[in-house]
Amino acid sequence: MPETSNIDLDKTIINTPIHDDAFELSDMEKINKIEHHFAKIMQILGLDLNDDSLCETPNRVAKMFVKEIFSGLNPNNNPEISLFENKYGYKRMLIEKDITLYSNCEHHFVPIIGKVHVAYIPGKQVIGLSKINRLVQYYAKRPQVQERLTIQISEALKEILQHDDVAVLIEADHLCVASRGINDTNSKTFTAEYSGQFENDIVRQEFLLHVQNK
Ligand SMILES: Nc1nc2c(ncn2[C@@H]2O[C@H](COP(=O)(O)OP(=O)(O)OP(=O)(O)O)[C@@H](O)[C@H]2O)c(=O)[nH]1
Ligand SMILES: [Zn+2]
Repeated sequence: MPETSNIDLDKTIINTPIHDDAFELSDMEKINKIEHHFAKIMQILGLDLNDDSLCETPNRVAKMFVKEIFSGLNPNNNPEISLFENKYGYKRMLIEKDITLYSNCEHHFVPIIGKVHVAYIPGKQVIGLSKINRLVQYYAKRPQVQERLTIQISEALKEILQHDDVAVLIEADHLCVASRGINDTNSKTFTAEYSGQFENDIVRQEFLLHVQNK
């Protein structure tokens, strides 16, 4: 049987700024309130909420915020992490490359789209592969800045694995840079966090070589 990590993914790490009353409302109450306010925003913009294509939009947006794109704000949605004994004695780095990233920028509430590359060097335990992707998803499904997202993934993995030999590299397009404002559709943002053995140049280069190797 795999062991399940019981680390509190929101207590131990650089946290998203969440106010004290955040957990007083149920998901349903949040959806109802957001629906009400989003309808007001649409009305102010001049949209006709009696139109058959628009009338359900406030509810759609509210459900999408609470249940989908910002579901990582609710600690009840944190992923269960399975850990297995490293019976194989695997000692080299393991790289989970090209993890799909869909997040949203907390300054403009428009998408951040990219890839996350994660590596760790196993000790006594290995982590279920898909759990790395789930961890990325959990922190991505919040309003984010890329720097915090990078640190949250790294810190959570270190807590779960109980050691520091972890690397996280994120490459992403920010639609707030591409689709508005400066309107630059070419630039990409890279962020990285290297801990433990990954602070060593040779180890880090091995990780980067695998990531760059298409
Ligand atoms: N450091 C960081 N900045 C981000 C991230 N996502 C978006 N931003 C930036 O947040 C900044 C917000 O700057 P403001 O000047 O307050 O907002 P703004 O007037 O809309 O800025 P422009 O985007 O330049 O039009 C912008 O420069 C964005 O590019 C991120 O993940 N990390
Ligand atoms: Zn933005």
